[in-house]
Amino acid sequence: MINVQGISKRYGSIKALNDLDFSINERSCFGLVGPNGAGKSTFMKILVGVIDRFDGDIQVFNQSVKKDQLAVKRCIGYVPQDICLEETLTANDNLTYFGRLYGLSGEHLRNRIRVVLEQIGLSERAHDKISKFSGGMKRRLNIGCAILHEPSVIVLDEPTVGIDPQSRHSIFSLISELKELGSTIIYSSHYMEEVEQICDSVGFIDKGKLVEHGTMKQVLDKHRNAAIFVAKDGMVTEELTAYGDVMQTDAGFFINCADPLSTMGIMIEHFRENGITPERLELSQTRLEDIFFQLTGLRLRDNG
Ligand SMILES: Nc1ncnc2c1ncn2[C@@H]1O[C@H](COP(=O)(O)OP(=O)(O)OP(=O)(O)O)[C@@H](O)[C@H]1O
Repeated sequence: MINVQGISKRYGSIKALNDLDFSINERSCFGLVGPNGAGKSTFMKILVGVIDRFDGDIQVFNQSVKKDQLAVKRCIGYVPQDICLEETLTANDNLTYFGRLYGLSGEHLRNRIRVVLEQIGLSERAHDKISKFSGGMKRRLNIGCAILHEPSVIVLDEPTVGIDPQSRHSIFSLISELKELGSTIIYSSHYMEEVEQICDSVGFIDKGKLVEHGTMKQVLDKHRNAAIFVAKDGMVTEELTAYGDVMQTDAGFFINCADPLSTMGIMIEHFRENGITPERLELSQTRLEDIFFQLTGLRLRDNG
């Protein structure tokens, strides 16, 4: 269990984190989501020991990030947001370098490199200089460097920003595999659908505050309600307010109401009588992204 206890952090006058309190279960995948500047990286840097001046504490399997820094660092693998690799070296040499930093050597290090290259799908490219690698391949290698020492906690800060779909898929498979093998994963992202897909629990962070957290099911069940979605060229909000609370988006209108199914029947009747043919009319379930919007008034994509 990872217990976050009253974490606050200031950078001068900026309050980057404001009294965070939550816990993360062992062997789960926790998604930390929030817009740019919400405080995700600051939280992760405190957890992995990169930032050591802050208020509060985090217990990682009963060890304090403040008092047992070295022990905590040993059980964590950190994949920073910015790729941290030596461009002039091969994939194999980069892994050797990071493995040695983690205290691995000899046959054990060589074995670990072999396994990790397999896990990140780069065995065939082990002896190529990484200056020839795509952004996605570098991201995968960046993750590889962080898991060489078989950490029980893996912290990934926005690992899928700006990469190709193949590398994204490969990173998802790797995360599933690491979780199956017993790791606890902490994953920050702007991409809600990713978090919904791979995480068991989630925390929403906005302006340094945790605005919601829980298992994925708890958060979805607590906030989920069916809405009606309708799209038609030229339609305006006023035409729909009789049916419920209307929210306009680029794609169309969401209507929240007590009984969406019956309301949709009434709308269909009205459209038929008046010769209106919408391009889309459907029942829509609230997604994680909508819940974040309800709680903060922010769309993550607009900020990303
Ligand atoms: N070294 C620093 N010095 C001063 N302010 C900082 C520093 N690092 C972060 N901040 C500020 O702290 C706040 C939280 O930043 P942080 O990088 O943790 O957010 P984030 O959610 O990770 O955002 P992003 O997705 O852009 O990385 C922001 O207002 C940021 O400008």
